[in-house]
This record gives sequence, C-alpha cells and structure tokens, in this order.
Amino acid sequence: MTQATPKPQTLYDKIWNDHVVKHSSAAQDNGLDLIYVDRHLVHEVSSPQAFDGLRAAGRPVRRPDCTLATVDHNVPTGFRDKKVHDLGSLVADPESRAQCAALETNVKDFGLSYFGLQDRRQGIVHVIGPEQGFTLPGITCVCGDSHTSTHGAFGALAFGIGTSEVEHVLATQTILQKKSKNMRITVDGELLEGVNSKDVILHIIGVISASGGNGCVIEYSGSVIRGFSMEARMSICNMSIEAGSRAGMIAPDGVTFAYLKNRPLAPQGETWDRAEAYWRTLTSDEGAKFDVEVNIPASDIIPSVTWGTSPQDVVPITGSVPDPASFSNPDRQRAAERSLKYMDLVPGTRMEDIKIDNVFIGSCTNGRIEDLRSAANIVLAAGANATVAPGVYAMVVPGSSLVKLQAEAEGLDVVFKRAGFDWREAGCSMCVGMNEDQLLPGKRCASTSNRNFEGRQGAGGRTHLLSPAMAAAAALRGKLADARQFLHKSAQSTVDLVLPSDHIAAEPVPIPVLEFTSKKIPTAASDNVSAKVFRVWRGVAAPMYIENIDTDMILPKQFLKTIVRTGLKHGLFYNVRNDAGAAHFILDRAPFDKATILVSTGKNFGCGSSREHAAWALDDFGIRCVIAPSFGEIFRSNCFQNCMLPVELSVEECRALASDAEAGLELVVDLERQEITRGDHAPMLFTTDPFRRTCLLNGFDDIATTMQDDAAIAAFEQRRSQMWPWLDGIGYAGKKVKVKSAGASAMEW
Ligand SMILES: CC(C)[C@H](C(=O)O)[C@@H](O)C(=O)O
Ligand code: SF4
Repeated sequence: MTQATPKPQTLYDKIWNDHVVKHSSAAQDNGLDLIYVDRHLVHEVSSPQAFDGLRAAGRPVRRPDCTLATVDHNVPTGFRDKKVHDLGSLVADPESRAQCAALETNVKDFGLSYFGLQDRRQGIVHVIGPEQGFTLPGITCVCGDSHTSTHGAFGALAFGIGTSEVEHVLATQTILQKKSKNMRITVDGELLEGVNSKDVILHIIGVISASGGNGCVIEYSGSVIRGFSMEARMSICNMSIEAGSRAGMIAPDGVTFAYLKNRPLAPQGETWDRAEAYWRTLTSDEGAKFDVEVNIPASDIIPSVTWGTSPQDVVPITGSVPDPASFSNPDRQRAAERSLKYMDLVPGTRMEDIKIDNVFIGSCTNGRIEDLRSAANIVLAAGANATVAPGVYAMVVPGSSLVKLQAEAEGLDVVFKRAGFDWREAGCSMCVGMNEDQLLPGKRCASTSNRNFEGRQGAGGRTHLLSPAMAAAAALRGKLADARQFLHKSAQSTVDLVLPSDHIAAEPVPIPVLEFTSKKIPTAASDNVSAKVFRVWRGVAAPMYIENIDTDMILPKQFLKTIVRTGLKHGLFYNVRNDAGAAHFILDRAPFDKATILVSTGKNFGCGSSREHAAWALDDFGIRCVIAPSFGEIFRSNCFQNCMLPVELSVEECRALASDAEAGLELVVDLERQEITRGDHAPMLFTTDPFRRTCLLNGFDDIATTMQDDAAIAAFEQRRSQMWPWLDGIGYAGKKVKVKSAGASAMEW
C-alpha cells in the first residue's frame, strides 16, 4: 500500500502543529487550540496585575525555568552608579519605582530568573531574549508586549499578549489561540545602495498598510531577507505588529545558527546537534498554501521615512508630504488630515526640508549593536569635525546593557560623544517615554523606534520613523536627511573607518542558577465562573470616524504605570480629549458622555500596543462593546478577557450604525441572538467565535477552564522533554546553586 503524501505545510503550520496540547473540541466548535508556550518573557508594565491574579487564586508559576524577567520600560537611562542597588535611589519617579519594585517582589515570590537594573544582562525584553539564546528556532514565545513578534526572526512563533493572558501563561504555560491565516511577503532582488532593513519594513508597511496583516502570521522570504543578518531580520519581524500582524517569522538557516551558537542559554554539544537537525526542518514546504502572497521588488525600496501618525504613512526620503485628498477612502482621508494637523505639516513639503529638534536612536527595533554601528558609520563618514546640528538634542540608547558594553569596546560611544550625541544606559527610553526621556510638546523627533502615534514619545511630540543611519544623518543636518549623501561623502573622507560588518557576539555571560524560592502555593478550588457576564448590552453609542485608532490614543502611556486594573476612565483618550477641550471631544458631550458602546467606521481599531489597560479604561468608562470593521488582534483578545464584546461588521454597516449613534438612537447588542437592533431598522446580524461567546454568556474564566486540562498539559510536557530536551530551561532549571551576579546585593539576589 502506498502511503499518502503528507500535505505541504508552511513554517507557521509546522510550529503550530508541534505545540498543540489540545485541539478545539468539535463538540464545542470553539476554533481555539490550546498551545504550549516554550518561552515567556516578562516586564514590569504588563505583569503586576497578572502576578496579583496568581496570588489571589493561590497559583504558582508552572514553568519558572521557561520564564525570564527584566525591567525596561520605566528605567531611567541616565548615569547608573554601579555601587547603588536600591530602587529608591535608582528610580526617582514613584510610579515607575512601584512597578519595578512590584516585579522584584514577584520574581522573588515566584522564583523567576530576573535581570535587574544593575545586572549587565538587563535590557529591552526583545533584545535580551535573543542575546541570551533564550529565543530559539521552532519555539512558541510570548510576552505581555506587542513587539514579541521580534523573536519570529529565529523561525519562532512569537506574539504579544495582554495581561490576563500573561496570567494564563504563568499559571498554565499554555495559551488559547485561534490559528491565523498564512501570509508570505517575498522581497527579491538587489537592494539599492544605502537601503537597509528598516527601510525595507517601512516600505512593506507603506505597501500593505497598518491593517494589511490583520488575521495573518507573516512569513518573510526572498533573497533580500536571506541576505540579512539576524539583527536586520529582528528589525523586520519586530514591526510586523505595525503591519497589523501579531507575528512575523523567518525560516532559520545558517545565519540563525551562527548567531545562536554558544549563547548562554542555547543548547550545547550533542544537544545542539540534535536541535540543529530539528531546526533545519523548519522551512515552508514546496507547494505549501499561503492565503495571502505579497511580492516586493527590492529595487522599489528607497530609504524611507514616515510623515504622519500611523506607521503606514511612509514616503521615500526623496519624496514629499502627500495631500490627504489623494486618498480615496474617506476614513483614511480624515486620518491623514488629522495627522497633518498634529504633525504641523503642509502637503507638498519636501521631506528633506523638515527641520527636527530631537533624535532618538534606540528601541527594540533598532537598539542593537549593528544599529549603533550603522549610525556611528554615518557620523564617521561625515568627517572628524562633524557635530550634531545646533539646537538638536540627539540621544543614543543601547537596547541592552550588553549592547552598551559591546559598543564601548568598539569605541562607538566615543564616536557619538565626540559629535555631541548623548550616550545613555539601556532601556525603552523615548520610544514610549514611560521614564524621564520624553519628547516635549511641539518638538519633532527623528526616531529609530516603531510607532509614530500621536503623543507616543511625549504628549504633543511629533515622530518621524526612520533607520539608524537616517537618524544619524538627520542629527548632523538638523533636518530629515538622505543618509546616502553621507555615505557618498565618505568615499572622499579622510577618516579611516573600519567597522566590523559581521555581528560580534556579546560576551557570553553565564546565567546564574536560581534556587526555586517560592513557597508551595495551594491550587484554588476549581471554580471557572467569574463575576461578570455579557448577554444583552444596550445604550447610546459614541461614533468615531478615523482608521487605525491605536491603543496609545485610547490610553496614553502615563496611565500604564498603575499596578491595578481599575480607575482608568480619566485616562481614556486623554490627549485627544485635552486637545479638543472638554466640551468638544465626543465622550465629553451629552448624550455620549454616558455611552456604553463605541462605533468606529475606521478599520483596525485598537491596533498597536498590547496594553490591556486600553480595554480596562473603556470598561471603566462604561463602554463594554466596541463595533468596528476590524480590530487590532491583541486588543480584541483583551476585550474578551474582560467580558467585553468586540463586534466586527462591514464598513457600510458600521457607517449605518454610526449615523444612528449620531442621532442618539439607542443600540441593543444581543450576544445570545448575535444581533444588533436599533429603532425600527431590521436587526443587524454578527458572528462571534463560539467559544468566546459561551465564555461571555456564562462568565467562564479561561484559566480555570484550561486548568481542567492539566493532564493533557503534563503529557505534552513529557513528550516535549523527550523530543526537544533543550526546551526545558537549561543552566538554571531545578539546580540548587546559590545565586551570584554582578554586584550581588539585595536587589540582584
Ligand atoms: C507596555 C507594553 C504593553 C507596550 C506594548 O505592548 O507594545 C509597549 O511596549 C509599547 O511599545 O507600547
Ligand atoms: S516598542 Fe518601545 S516601549 Fe515597546 S518594548 Fe519596544 S522599545 Fe520598549
């Protein structure tokens, strides 16, 4: 008998299938599989409420050996005296300090590996995971952070989750997920001189839009991607979320293995060989089916920069600010008009004529060693006397403390300092401005980060996204600039610049072996019913008419510094409300100040950051149902986690509901019947994932439901240890060795 040929699979299909603990049951037809999580990264902003949830339910962390925590968003990037270890002296802002302190307490109580503020391995979660070899090919990796997509560069399935899901993963090491569609973006051909990975991803987002990847996992392929280093690949996958996709991935190859070899947490010896043999199978099969295919010719890509307040607002640096009238979609037009007003730009202005006040080089997109080399290269190419333009403040913030040390070993800090750049300590810094590094109102910043949303780097601040080379060029010119002009200059330059082009591995630092210190926490009696249900929801709806309403707009960063879930309604749309003046913003006007429903005619509502705080703020205001043509995926799951209902309808239906809302008509959203009724109109039908619907109607809690599958999880773990032994935390798991780390102190325990 001949065997049936196996169906060709994509890379995403393979990793997904290798991690299914339990398929969605046909009886329930819930469409959600229970997926095992190999690696969980934790930071101080999205985790305090999750740990509190564990404490309240008396649940331990299931896999401390697969969990790694650090502080990044809130940490100051000014001088850090290595002798100082108490948080009180290190973090001045009381709210930031409280979040860092909460994480320290939590890692101690639950026995987790932690890189504290004075640890040389501290840094942005998405920089330290790969740096340590915690991120590996073929794994599933999650973090309460939308840029977890970065780790997909290793051929991993990596995506951001909200705080409730963080709690779910801590408790069960699994996550309930619906499989996404497969999308492939192929970039083939030769890149033009001076074009780099940031230009490539900005160009891609400009082509497919900020919602182009909604519902899909993107696999990047083609000769350009293959030719990229790991760091360049990380910059590409990092910004998948800006293209509307929760995850982006690149098949692992020799470049991946060379990067990982000898990293502190990567497998060693024979286990490495076994791992590599498995990793080599992780490619999309010939003939595998992609639901969406996009081909980008490399020669189309010019060094790129954004002009507006969405990452899709991309033009070549040689181009000009577009006219909103050139967009056919009215929601896009309105968004563009709003962007230009916010950015204080006039259509037709040449990008190279736009003056800047600030430069930020750093973030999880471009805060790695190659990024710093690329920026330094421009400074050196400009000549020995080149300096930051008068009136410009330019900062360089390494993505991790190890990147900083590496850069200093190469003398890059000297290059920057000599030219007048401010050389800082590692952290998220002005990418999000949760620490002191904020863009002042009205100031314009050339930034290597990933989000140009309104108020992103500081309330009223204006952001242009670009590559490290272009950021350095802008710093020197005082205007947005084409970095290629500097490179050409370097051909005649007398400065002799030889920067290593290959990645130099950061000095491998052994990971200390942690003793499992958490007390035995009893498991709560199984009761999977939470207090809240969602059945019929009625009331006035507030209409909104722009597309890509991001979670930074819904709830700005200053409100993320809380360690509880409540009291956020005063932060809802805070900057927009303030700008509009109290009486003008829709939610400040009667009858919408009592709105219980929000209708957006623009697609991709809730895109961007994974902050569950955005859903909490809406809920706190009294809005428990949002209707839109499409949603940011993490926002959508955050709604479900909080017994709120996201309803997806066509643009036309949303527009009809918005005009009813405008007229003050009450809407009735009936989840049982899956219909919306309004006045005399015929009911509008919608569908909700059956599992999510059942949970909402009955108030079921995901964690308690999953805990009933404990035997299946344990069986999966046993199989996992046999098949992929390198995935059980190595180096520190379960071994009783005293913890030592640089500058051991109470904080560095
Ligand atoms: C704080 C965190 C939840 C957030 C994210 O999810 O992306 C942040 O990293 C951001 O970049 O906005
Ligand atoms: S996007 Fe910015 S704030 Fe978010 S993790 Fe990356 S560096 Fe930090």
